[in-house]
Amino acid sequence: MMQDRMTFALPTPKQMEKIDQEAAKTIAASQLMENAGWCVTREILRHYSPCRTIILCGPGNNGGDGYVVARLLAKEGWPVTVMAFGSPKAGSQADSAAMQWMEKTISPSENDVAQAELVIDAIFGAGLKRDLDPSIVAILKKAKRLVAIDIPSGVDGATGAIYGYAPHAELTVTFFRAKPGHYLFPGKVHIGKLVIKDIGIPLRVLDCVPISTWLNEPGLWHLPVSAVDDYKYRRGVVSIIGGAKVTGAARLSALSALNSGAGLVCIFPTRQDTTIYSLSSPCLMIDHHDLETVLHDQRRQVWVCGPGLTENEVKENLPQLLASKRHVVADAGAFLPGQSHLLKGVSIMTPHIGEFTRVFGTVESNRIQKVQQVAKDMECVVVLKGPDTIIAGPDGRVAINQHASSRLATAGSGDVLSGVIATFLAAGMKPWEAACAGVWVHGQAALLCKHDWPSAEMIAGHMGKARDLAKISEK
Ligand SMILES: NC(=O)C1=CN([C@@H]2O[C@H](COP(=O)(O)OP(=O)(O)OC[C@H]3O[C@@H](n4cnc5c(N)ncnc54)[C@H](O)[C@@H]3O)[C@@H](O)[C@H]2O)[C@@H](O)CC1
Ligand SMILES: Nc1ncnc2c1ncn2[C@@H]1O[C@H](COP(=O)(O)OP(=O)(O)O)[C@@H](O)[C@H]1O
Ligand SMILES: [K+]
Repeated sequence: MMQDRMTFALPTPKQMEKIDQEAAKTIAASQLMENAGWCVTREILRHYSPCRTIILCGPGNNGGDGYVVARLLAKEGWPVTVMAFGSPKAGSQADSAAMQWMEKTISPSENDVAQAELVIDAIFGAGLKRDLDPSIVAILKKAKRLVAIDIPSGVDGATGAIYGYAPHAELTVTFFRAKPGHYLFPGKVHIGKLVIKDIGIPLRVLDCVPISTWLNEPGLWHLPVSAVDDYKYRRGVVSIIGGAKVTGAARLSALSALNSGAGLVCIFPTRQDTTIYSLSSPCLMIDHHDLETVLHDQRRQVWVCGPGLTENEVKENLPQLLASKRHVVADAGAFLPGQSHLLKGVSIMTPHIGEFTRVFGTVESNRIQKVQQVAKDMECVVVLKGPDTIIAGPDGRVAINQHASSRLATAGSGDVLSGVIATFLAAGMKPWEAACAGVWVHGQAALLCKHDWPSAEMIAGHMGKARDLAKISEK
């Protein structure tokens, strides 16, 4: 059975609020809170042995969940204390959860938190809107081991930004779907192990919000299938501009394209002496004509331009590719300081944060919004690379990739990425889907390497197997 793409939806906290309201039309809000508290309790029982536990309960529904957990853990015989940060609004869901906590509550105290063996953070969840009070920060800093309900207090669920301070949780239990902030830096490092629990919210309520952000997983996109009557031009042709001085980058990109299933890979060298490219792989075709002549070949639709190129090489070739309406994957050398106009017309660009900033200016705390805006303005797909790669389309769609590894932090792995993305584009995938699939397969190839310190060449070597696994995982 195909995965329902709604499995990968990442609603923002604002959308989650709407989802909660819609859900409350068919299932009582009190029941949802009870279920949320029960799920958190089960996870605590699974991960920890009974110990002195303090539950920090805020005034909103996050605090409400905390009161439910307190009641259920105490029922299991745990020594539980509730520390209340303000009172829930009279008549609210959290208020009735608090009223069911029959024991006394204590007021905020750093000392009491320092004495606790386990701290449950139910101060703020998705509703946090401003910096935490210094007194709350001082208390959170005293926690030795912490479990967060929904999200650690202080992490913005929409962006992963930190409101002044956030504790480092060992475990975070969230409900229904993860939110973008669970996966985006810097928030991500505060989350610890993330557990997503079904609390009975009906799936169909997802239709009430326009989801635009997704977790990048197979099923969000579908790789082309091989056919018995395949031929190389249907599999797709990838062409790469090969620099005169830095030649490794284009070769890595080419190797990646060959291994990830391109039907034909050609290098267009910018210099006369083509020996280095001719000797690099027997599978590689090398152009010996000028670019204008090469571009007469209509089968050469997809080009990688940037890896290993100097400013002049980019300026001599990129405009010609775009004028011939070729699909260009722009990377590395194509990101010239302040020269975004050069990139107008590319299909996909793959900058890391340094390259992105160089061309499009500084990025504030809301990276998703900035990348979305650039994708819209430039009318292309933007892949902002990093440990939480963001892939934004001009239509506003965003995928956040988690399927990767720090093994990718090696010179040349970006070149490898451009090759696999170009391959999928050449095989007929749409740009956003090709970019998402390329990023996932690239991450998978790194995960397949036999040791923790692979070179970019080794990562490129695992591209075929990684693609097979992506295909299997789509089902
Ligand atoms: N169906 C539902 O509604 C469910 C909601 N659940 C919980 O509800 C939470 C969201 O609830 P809320 O929207 O009440 O949000 P919170 O519990 O995060 O609380 C927000 C409240 O705190 C105030 N506040 C925000 N930032 C503050 C700051 N820095 N200093 C002081 N006060 C601040 C807000 O004005 C608001 O009153 C989720 O995180 C989740 O834990 C769960 O109970 C599951 C079901
Ligand atoms: N710590 C990390 N975790 C996951 N992926 C990473 C990490 N560091 C780098 N990467 C990935 O490795 C690639 C590096 O690309 P890039 O910075 O362009 O390198 P180069 O220019 O040397 O080829 C990107 O795809 C990036 O997302
Ligand atoms: K919390």
